[in-house]
Amino acid sequence: MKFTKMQGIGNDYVYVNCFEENVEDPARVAKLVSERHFGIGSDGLILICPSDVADCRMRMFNEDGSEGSMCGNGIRCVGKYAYDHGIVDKPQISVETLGGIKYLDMQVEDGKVKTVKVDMGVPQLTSELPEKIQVEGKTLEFTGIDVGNPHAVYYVDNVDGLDLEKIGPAFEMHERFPDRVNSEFIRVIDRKHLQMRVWERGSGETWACGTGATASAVASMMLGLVDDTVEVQLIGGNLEITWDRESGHVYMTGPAVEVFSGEIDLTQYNGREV
Ligand SMILES: N[C@H](CCC[C@H](N)C(=O)O)C(=O)O
Repeated sequence: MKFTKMQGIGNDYVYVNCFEENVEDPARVAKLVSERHFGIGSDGLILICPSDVADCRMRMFNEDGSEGSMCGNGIRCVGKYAYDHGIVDKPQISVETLGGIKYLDMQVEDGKVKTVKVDMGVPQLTSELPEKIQVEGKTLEFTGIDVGNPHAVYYVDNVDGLDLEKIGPAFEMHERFPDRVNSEFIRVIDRKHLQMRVWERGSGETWACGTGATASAVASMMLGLVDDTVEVQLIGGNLEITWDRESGHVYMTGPAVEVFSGEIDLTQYNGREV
């Protein structure tokens, strides 16, 4: 299987051009290729497929093989791949996802896409503002935001000090979220800057989460903590989020990078049994 490794501020996926390749069992392939010591190493698998309703279609699979309905860092890389590899011939494109059709505006330099602005649509509040929740005996508050996939946003004083490997699963699997949830832990630096770490549904801690940064920015705007344009600072880099209150649409702008391409013979895969 031919693949291209790409990353959006350190949220890295294995991308397959399904205009040319066919992936039989993407859930299993996602688990195989994500292995950082037995496979390629990634936060999951993203398929770039033909679409009847958009310029292309993105299917996204987390490290555990579960299919996500939207991926912010992933969709920027999908747009970059589609333009740089000639699947599309214009910098404004549409991408079909399980979370709806998204519209991308790409900035091209020397014939390659560098930065992508994504219309993430109209965010939905899915909880009280905020809502109390018991997690492992502690009473916390979260704000639930859906941007094509589900997020729970928590505010903490010391983001760096969180032991996410230890506490992450309790947040992800909480009974309040029947489909599991992506959990963001936010420190408000000032009205224009947020610091964020994330425990993703199906992938654990990632170095960045585009939908998570979008959800966190919108929650912070709804709570009156920040202005309507903020920079979200993640481990892998920064994203700019702008909420246009008039149209209701929220926009995410950030980089997309192609790292390398390769080929893997999955029939000979002899890594750890997954
Ligand atoms: N784990 C997420 C999908 C990936 C989201 C994240 N990588 C992003 O950049 O938005 C979910 O299951 O909803």
